[in-house]
Amino acid sequence: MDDVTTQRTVSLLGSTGSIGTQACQIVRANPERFRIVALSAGGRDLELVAQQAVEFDVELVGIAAGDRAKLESLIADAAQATGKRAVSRVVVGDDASVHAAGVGADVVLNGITGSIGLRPTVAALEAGSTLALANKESLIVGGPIVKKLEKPGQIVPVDSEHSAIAQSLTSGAAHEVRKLVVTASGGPFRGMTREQLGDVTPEQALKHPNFAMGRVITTNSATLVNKGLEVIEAHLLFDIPIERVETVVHAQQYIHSMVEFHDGAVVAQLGLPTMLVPIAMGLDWPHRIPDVETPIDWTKAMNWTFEPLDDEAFPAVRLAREVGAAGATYPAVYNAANEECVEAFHDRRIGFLDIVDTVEKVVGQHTATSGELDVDGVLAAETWARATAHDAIDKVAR
Ligand SMILES: NC(=O)C1=CN([C@@H]2O[C@H](COP(=O)(O)OP(=O)(O)OC[C@H]3O[C@@H](n4cnc5c(N)ncnc54)[C@H](OP(=O)(O)O)[C@@H]3O)[C@@H](O)[C@H]2O)C=CC1
Ligand SMILES: CC(=O)[C@@H](O)[C@H](O)COP(=O)(O)O
Ligand SMILES: [Mn+2]
Repeated sequence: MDDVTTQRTVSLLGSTGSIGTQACQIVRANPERFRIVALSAGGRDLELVAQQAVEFDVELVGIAAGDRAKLESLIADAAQATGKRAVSRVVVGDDASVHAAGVGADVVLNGITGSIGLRPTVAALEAGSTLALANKESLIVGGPIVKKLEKPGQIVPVDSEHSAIAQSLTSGAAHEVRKLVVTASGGPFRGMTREQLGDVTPEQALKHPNFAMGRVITTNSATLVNKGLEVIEAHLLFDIPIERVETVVHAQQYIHSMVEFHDGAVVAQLGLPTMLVPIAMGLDWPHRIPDVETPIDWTKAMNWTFEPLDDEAFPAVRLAREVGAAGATYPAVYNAANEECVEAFHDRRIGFLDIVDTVEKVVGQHTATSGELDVDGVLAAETWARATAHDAIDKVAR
């Protein structure tokens, strides 16, 4: 086990997003524990990237797209304004996050959104870094590739449910685990019928009951695709058959997830519904950092509710179980088709129900090729899924 006082170097991917900025908050509050040596983002907010790069005095900063000269000038301005050094290496292009992931930091926190995070995940594992994984999509789409590369304990889950399961699993041995129970908020449309879901808007879908997150995961929470992805994620992360990953709707999200052991005991991790503890544990596993989050106030009356998923109104989890059990390129097709449908929904080209209906159509048309899966194979399946989803979207588009 590491010495708690050893400072860990961190490469932070997706630094400007919900996960990325909260990770910065934790690093800022714990400079003796962490030093960010590299960071990357998509490039939509160059001011923030420059400010982060100078504040944390990183050695490498990368953006997927954007104006290099503008970023360099913003970095120079931020350095001058704060009296700090300007970052030494700026990388612009598709491979920027792969470079950031591959610097050999102690921990790579992958907070990129979408399956575009696959190559950085692979680069982090190949570099021998601990991978603090928020970007669930990379594990789901690259399942066998990521599992083959992973050394024991190399991936630490950041997704709140999986962090809760990882924490709960320390209470027993692997052979004593009967099932994993992943909790779900039910999203903003919990309790609605399929008929009522026909007219819901993107604005309504972005009102998550408990968490402020990026647009894709928030939409996925509304369709329950997020829960579908999380069932596959749990199956892959914890090497447990998918049918032993159960779900329950717990709207308040104080219980982040649970493990049922073979003696009948259920061990859970509880806390306020925020990401600070899972991110901090991802960065410093297995240590707990003091005062990361306010604990639950047990002096106040609370009602916590539990209900089964409504598979008829929200078929995303049932479909995810099918693709997760099929493996190969099926999870990548599910995810890529969903990413396209989420965009089409926010562009108001398709309705809310069309998202999962279209994903199901695309999955139904897919035939996986045999043989060992590699990254190019995943990317080819994704390209096919995105094109097939576009055709299906065009057919139902308003
Ligand atoms: N937010 C949360 O509470 C939780 C998130 N997660 C998972 O964490 C991941 C991130 O989610 P979240 O933070 O909410 O998403 P956000 O949309 O808030 O942030 C995404 C980040 O990824 C960056 N990014 C996008 N494309 C690229 C690219 N090609 N290369 C490098 N960086 C890129 C974005 O930069 P830019 O804006 O410039 O494009 C941004 O910094 C997702 O996989 C999500 O499912 C899991 C559990 C909870
Ligand atoms: C915070 C987190 O991990 C998200 O995945 C969040 O839990 C979304 O929850 P639902 O998908 O259950 O709404
Ligand atoms: Mn989650």
